[in-house]
Amino acid sequence: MVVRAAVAGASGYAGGELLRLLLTHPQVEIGALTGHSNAGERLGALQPHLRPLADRVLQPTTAEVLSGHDVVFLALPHGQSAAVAEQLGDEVLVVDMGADFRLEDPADWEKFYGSPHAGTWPYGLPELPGARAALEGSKRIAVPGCYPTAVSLALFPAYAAGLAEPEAVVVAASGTSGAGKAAKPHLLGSEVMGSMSPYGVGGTHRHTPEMIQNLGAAAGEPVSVSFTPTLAPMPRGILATCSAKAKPGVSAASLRDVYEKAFADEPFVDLLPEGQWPATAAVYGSNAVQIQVAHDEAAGRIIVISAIDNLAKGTAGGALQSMNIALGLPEDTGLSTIGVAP
Ligand SMILES: NC(=O)C1=CN([C@@H]2O[C@H](COP(=O)(O)OP(=O)(O)OC[C@H]3O[C@@H](n4cnc5c(N)ncnc54)[C@H](OP(=O)(O)O)[C@@H]3O)[C@@H](O)[C@H]2O)C=CC1
Ligand SMILES: CC(=O)N[C@@H](CCC(=O)OP(=O)(O)O)C(=O)O
Repeated sequence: MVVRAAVAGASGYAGGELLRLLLTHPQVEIGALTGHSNAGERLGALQPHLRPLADRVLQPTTAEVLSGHDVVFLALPHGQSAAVAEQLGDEVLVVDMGADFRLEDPADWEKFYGSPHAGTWPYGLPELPGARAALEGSKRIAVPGCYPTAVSLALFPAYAAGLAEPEAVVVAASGTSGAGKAAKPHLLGSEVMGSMSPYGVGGTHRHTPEMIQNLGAAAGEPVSVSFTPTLAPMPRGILATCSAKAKPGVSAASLRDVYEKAFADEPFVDLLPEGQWPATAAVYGSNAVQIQVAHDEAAGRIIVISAIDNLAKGTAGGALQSMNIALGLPEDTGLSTIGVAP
């Protein structure tokens, strides 16, 4: 089986990481690569680490250029995917790495993104209950946001098992690539190096409704999430520290048992041995997710910490994993759990 794949947004961070993975996928043949301001540019000038594609030239992001492929990945800014997707027809698999089709409630979309809601597609976080079945054979996939990936994987088992009160508190640190390639003043090297800083505080971050959606579905009741993102002086990685009040009767042993069962058959999620803690360096460039749980008995809280690479499992790896499922390929094809260290 040969899968001809086009990548829109090939000049960006998410598109670049996706191409790095696609180059090792045995079934994938890389077709059209598109950009926006960089259309006409050699990919080698923009993504110098993608040596086999160095002489490919970026085309403009149009439906005409993207048609004729089996899969089209859209790694475009929020709000740009819908217009392209609707021109691609129903037969092609469209994998949107942006936010446009993640949320179910149009009011959430309008509040956090400030534009009309485009719709809702099957959600590309296969580890969530019922997600694989929705992805199998699907022609549309909404890849989750990077923070919701880390946080949903950390907390859904506790909520699905009824161990946690429905008020989660999350503080997560992200590497700077999460913000994309476009220059932003708060991402200047002199601002980021040697410092950590919060942003999107007080329930304002657009990933909050996505986390609420996922955890509420797992719990079967509304779950509130107080989410505080922080920027860390590293290019990649997310470390999410998640907690919720434990329901009566929860113990360290019952908590661990639930997490062991939840992830026993997951190819990419590692519940670490007791005493070992997740670290972003361990998942650098890898599709693996590290998770550890603790019961803070004195505070009566469940603590779950997760680490992912925001560009790998948090975007491009998650997109490829979901593509494999949709096409009926082995889920781990083209995806490595081997990191780069130190
Ligand atoms: N970075 C991350 O960790 C994550 C990113 N994502 C999502 O992936 C998508 C891409 O993000 P990322 O790669 O980080 O962003 P970048 O800013 O690095 O890349 C954006 C890409 O989109 C293209 N582009 C910009 N404006 C337009 C436009 N108006 N129409 C069509 N194409 C356009 C750019 O082309 P050009 O350079 O030629 O102008 C570039 O290829 C976003 O929706 C983001 O939210 C999701 C999860 C995590
Ligand atoms: C560090 C940083 O700025 N991170 C980004 C998260 C990007 C991401 O996951 O994605 P989507 O834009 O696809 O939702 C942010 O907080 O906005």
